[in-house]
Amino acid sequence: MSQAPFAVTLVTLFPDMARAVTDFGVTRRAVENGLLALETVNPRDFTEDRHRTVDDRPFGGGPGMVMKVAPLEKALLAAREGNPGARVIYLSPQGQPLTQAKAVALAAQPGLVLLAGRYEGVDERLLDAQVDEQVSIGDYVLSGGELPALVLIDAVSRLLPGVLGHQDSAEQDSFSGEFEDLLDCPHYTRPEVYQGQAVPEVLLSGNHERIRRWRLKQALGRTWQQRPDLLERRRARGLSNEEQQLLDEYIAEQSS
Ligand SMILES: Nc1nonc1C(=O)N1CCN(Cc2ccccn2)CC1
Repeated sequence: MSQAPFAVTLVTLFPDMARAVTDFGVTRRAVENGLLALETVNPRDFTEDRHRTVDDRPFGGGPGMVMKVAPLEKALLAAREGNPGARVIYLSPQGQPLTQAKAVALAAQPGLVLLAGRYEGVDERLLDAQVDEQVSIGDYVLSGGELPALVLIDAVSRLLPGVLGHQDSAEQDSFSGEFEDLLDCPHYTRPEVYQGQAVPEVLLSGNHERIRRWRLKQALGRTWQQRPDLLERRRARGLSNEEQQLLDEYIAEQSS
């Protein structure tokens, strides 16, 4: 029996941006297969003035504009009505970091309402009244919350049952399963030699155990080199004897 789609409602002044999810790739297939449903609600449709005003000058002065409470509140109530029980998230640099663990937690929710802010942000009273949590995709300032929302939707969608076929299995991703918290290993495909560079022979050996060990060694080594913070997280959970041995080998090879 097919399950109900995972419902996401994006509250945004630019609903056409949702096409980045609904019209391309894995997430497009998820929508077509009824695993993901993405609706948009535009606060401008809930304005009552001739100019369809959604922003206003900040109390206390200062640059830029702030998104008004009233249109947002009506838009969020409409979004929640169409997505009962959904968790309401505001994308913002003030939010908690989006990590794979957070994506896993969000994929387990009944649904999501994502509020994409523009301008200098949203009236704080709206956030206090309507938002469950704030999420940031990184410590940099963008022009709006739509791209962060689309990033979050992509990360969550890949975790929904049935979205990824075995070909593009999520298990081999850097942040899940045996490779959890590790950077990815190198990938190769035809031709076997490109500009004099040959594919590592182990990958042509057909020896799946050797291949698994090589990939794990590369993932551990690259994480050691590029993201020691992630390796520490993995170490805190304990490296297996095999993982420690592979990492030691990799480090020894780097200094030889
Ligand atoms: N980095 C990020 N990760 O999530 N969102 C972002 C991000 O840069 N933005 C741009 C500014 N928007 C409006 C805004 C401005 C100030 C305070 C609160 N909201 C929110 C979304």
